[in-house]
Amino acid sequence: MASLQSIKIETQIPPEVLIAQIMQLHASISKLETLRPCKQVNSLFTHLVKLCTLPSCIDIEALPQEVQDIRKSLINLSGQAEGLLELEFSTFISLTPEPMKNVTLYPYYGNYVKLANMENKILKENGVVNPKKVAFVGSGPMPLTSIIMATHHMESTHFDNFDIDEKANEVARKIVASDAALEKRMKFETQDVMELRERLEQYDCIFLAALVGMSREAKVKILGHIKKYMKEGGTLLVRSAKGARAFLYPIIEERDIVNFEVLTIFHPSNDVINSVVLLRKPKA
Ligand SMILES: C[S@@+](CC[C@H](N)C(=O)[O-])C[C@H]1O[C@@H](n2cnc3c(N)ncnc32)[C@H](O)[C@@H]1O
Repeated sequence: MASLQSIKIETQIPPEVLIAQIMQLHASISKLETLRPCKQVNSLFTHLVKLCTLPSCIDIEALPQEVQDIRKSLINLSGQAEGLLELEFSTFISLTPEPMKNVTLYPYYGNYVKLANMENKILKENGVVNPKKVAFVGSGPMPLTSIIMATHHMESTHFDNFDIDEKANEVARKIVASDAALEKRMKFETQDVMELRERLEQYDCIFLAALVGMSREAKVKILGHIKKYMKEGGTLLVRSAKGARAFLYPIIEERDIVNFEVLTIFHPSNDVINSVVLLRKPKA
């Protein structure tokens, strides 16, 4: 007979209880003087992520305006905290003799490995195997997705990473430069995705980070822009979110996706937070 410990009962937390707890956390996070990583910030966000990844049946669109406003604020606060954590950690390891050897120490490294495994599996299932050129939009100070993809899944692919923040690119370049072979096929450029045009045509696959486009409207505008310039038959992997995870990241709904072929929409149920939406630009 299975021991009690081995029986994993998927109990759903009632939406109203979950939302009340998320609102309480939002009140505490909003009072923080800084979002830079420290014991108090880490503990509040760890608690928030745990709550948002609990099994729940929250319908984001049905939430009252007051909760929608809190969700918008939490996405911004979490995005800022994520960026500061990446910048602080990447700056620290960039000062070590071999930064690339230390990327595995990043607090959420394991989550990025699971996310990259999930994304690579979805890409392979849809015929994207060892693409020649990939663009990652919104790579950040800790470009873990590109690094993990390049070292574990796409060993001959060239990655062009675009980020609007020159500081992020500067420190990302320093980290990757400590691995000469990787640096040959991994570049970083400071660009707002909306300023990228004809160049987007050279990529077999484009990744759009979850924090590029901080609202549904912004995301839809960016998708339309990328679609206009990406190559026909090229794929676009968009990170989204579902259920309570949408308190951490913007959502892309299927009805927001215009003139793309929707290849897959995958919502993880483990501790990976982002959903993956894989799109293809149809050939004319
Ligand atoms: C914090 S990172 C997260 C990505 C994560 N490092 C990964 O490997 O998946 C998100 C980045 O998106 C960048 N970003 C936000 N809006 C952008 C835009 N319009 N164009 C380019 N980059 C943008 C931010 O500067 C930030 O560095």
